[in-house]
Amino acid sequence: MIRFEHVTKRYPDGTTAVEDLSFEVAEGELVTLVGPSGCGKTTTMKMVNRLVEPTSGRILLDGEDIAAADPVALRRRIGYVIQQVGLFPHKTVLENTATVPRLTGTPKARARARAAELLELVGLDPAVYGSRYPEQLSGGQRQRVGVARALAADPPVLLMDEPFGAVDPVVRERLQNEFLALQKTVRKTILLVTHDLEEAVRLGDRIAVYGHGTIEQFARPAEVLAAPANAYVASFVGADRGLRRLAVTPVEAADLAPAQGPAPAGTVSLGASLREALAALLQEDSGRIGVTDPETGALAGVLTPEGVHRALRRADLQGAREA
Ligand SMILES: Nc1ncnc2c1ncn2[C@@H]1O[C@H](COP(=O)(O)OP(=O)(O)OP(=O)(O)O)[C@@H](O)[C@H]1O
Repeated sequence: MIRFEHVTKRYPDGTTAVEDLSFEVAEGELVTLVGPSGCGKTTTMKMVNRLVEPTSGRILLDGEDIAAADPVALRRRIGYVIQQVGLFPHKTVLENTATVPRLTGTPKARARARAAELLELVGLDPAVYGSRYPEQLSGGQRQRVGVARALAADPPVLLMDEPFGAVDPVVRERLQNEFLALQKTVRKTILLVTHDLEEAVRLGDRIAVYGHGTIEQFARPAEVLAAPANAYVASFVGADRGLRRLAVTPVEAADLAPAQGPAPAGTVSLGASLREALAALLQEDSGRIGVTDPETGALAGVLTPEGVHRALRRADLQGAREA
């Protein structure tokens, strides 16, 4: 759906923001871009909607080179959510949310009904918040309106730059969980920039870990955590508290694949933490460990990095339900 082919961006002052970037985001996939400040995440994102033009290489959207597309038409297909949100101060929450559909000719009543639905989806009761102005909202509520507004335009592709950046950790986690539950139903193709590994792991189907202007690893979160591609990625993930989540997420039967062939040497029992399970996985060249029933000692199935990813997702969804 979105494909980067050998994309390099050098700004006029000679700064190389990204160098020879190649990766693909599948349709309906959420890819998080994570890395330290100044590593080229925002530049990557802005090249997709042509706010920044690459120096070389090309970017394809649904197989078409975006360099040949009309930027205005292109941006209509691509929602853009930024941290500062950019709501119109003199418009109500409902009017803000309905802005793009109104601009593209949707009748007022229909645009407003859809806007109300979306506000509901992001957890803002339209009867309470719809008639408020942005200044009458908290930072987190404004960010939700930003997300609802981007979804109201119903673009197949969403670019999100630190969309949950301006809120405290507790609200942030709730917003992330709501957003994940929402993405399960809307299945947009999403590039999401964050500097927070924990957020990247929670939200991403896959993560691109940036070094300086290059992607050091592009893989599923559990793979990045279980098998960092190099010392840089290892130190990046090692330094983050996101790993702590692994310690509080247990391995459950639903995370396992059926045991086939010879039993793996390494085992943990059901209910062990993902941290324990990952430690065991790292010792296993086969990329799978056995998981036993703690009551009977019988093999319940095998766990792979894929299963760890499923377990993290399950924990995310449980969190969303409990919030
Ligand atoms: N218009 C510009 N002109 C020159 N250099 C720029 C310009 N925009 C960005 N850069 C530089 O390009 C590099 C990548 O910037 P970019 O904003 O893409 O990083 P980022 O990973 O999004 O950073 P942050 O997490 O701090 O937002 C940085 O060194 C930055 O200073």
